[in-house]
Parts: sequence; structure tokens; C-alpha cells
Amino acid sequence: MFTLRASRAALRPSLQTHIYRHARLLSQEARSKIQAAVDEKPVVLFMKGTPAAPECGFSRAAVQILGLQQVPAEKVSTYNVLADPELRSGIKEFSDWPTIPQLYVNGQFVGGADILISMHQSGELETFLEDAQVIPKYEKSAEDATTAAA
Ligand SMILES: N[C@@H](CCC(=O)N[C@@H](CS)C(=O)NCC(=O)O)C(=O)O
Ligand code: FES
Repeated sequence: MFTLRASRAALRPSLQTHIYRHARLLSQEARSKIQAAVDEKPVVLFMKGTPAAPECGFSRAAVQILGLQQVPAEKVSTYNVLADPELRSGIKEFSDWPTIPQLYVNGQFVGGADILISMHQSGELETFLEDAQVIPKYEKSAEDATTAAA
């Protein structure tokens, strides 16, 4: 009886290790796929639906903000997580962020819809995208200077 208990107890950790290793392996493969996606373009948006047909208001907002910031289309890649359940869960683990949309700029996670809206409204997003060389720096024209002085 004692022996049986002992051997069961001894089995448990190795089984756990096996399951853990398996999960880690799967996750490593998913992780490198996501890393490649994140590195594909300067701006990468994980969203529900497509820019032309967003399937959620939060994703629509993220797309609209990129448009308002005049981010050139050729600098943007988007991924529809609704078409890829593995990506939908994987990106949450990868970014340690529980929701979609998720925006990456130059490989760095920026945030979801709330963060983008607030950064857009404060003017921080424009500066951030300029510094990231995603959009050109806004040069104050002579006309702006005159308006400011008036
Ligand atoms: N407050 C969030 C709004 C986004 C959100 O709540 N997304 C939900 C509903 S679309 C989500 O992704 N849930 C998990 C899922 O659908 O996989 C943000 O700032 O981005
Ligand atoms: S899909 Fe329902 S809130 Fe985004």
C-alpha cells in the first residue's frame, strides 16, 4: 500500500513536467509565428475583421485612428484574429494583454483601443508615430507661426 502511494506520488511530477514541456513547445512555435507577424511591417494591427470590414467597434476605432493619423497603408499589416483561433489566444499571451485590438509599432506593443483613443486625443500618438518614423514630422509652416503669433 505504502509502495503504491509512493510510486503514484513519484509519477505525478514527471507527468506534470511532460504536460508542461508539451505546452511550452506548442507555445514556442506559436510564439515565433507571432513574432514574425509583429516584425512584418512598422505597424501591425491584430483586429477582428479587416480594415475594410471591421467586425467589432473597438477594432473599427483602431483602424479609424490609423487613418486619422495618415499612416501609409504600405507600412501596415493587419491580422484578423477571427479567422485564426490560435492567433486570437496566442497574441493575448504574447502581449500579456487580454483583448483585441492590439497595435504594435516597430515591434513594440502600444496598446488596445482605449490607449489608442487617449493617445490620439492628447496628441501623444502623433508624436509617437513621428518619432517611430511611421509618419513624417509635422513641420510648422510660416503660416502656422503667424497664426500662433496673432
Ligand atoms: N477596452 C478594450 C476594448 C477591446 C475589448 O474589450 N475587446 C474584447 C471584445 S472585442 C475582446 O477582445 N475580448 C476577447 C476576445 O474576443 O477574444 C481596449 O481598450 O482595447
Ligand atoms: S466583438 Fe463584441 S465587443 Fe468586440
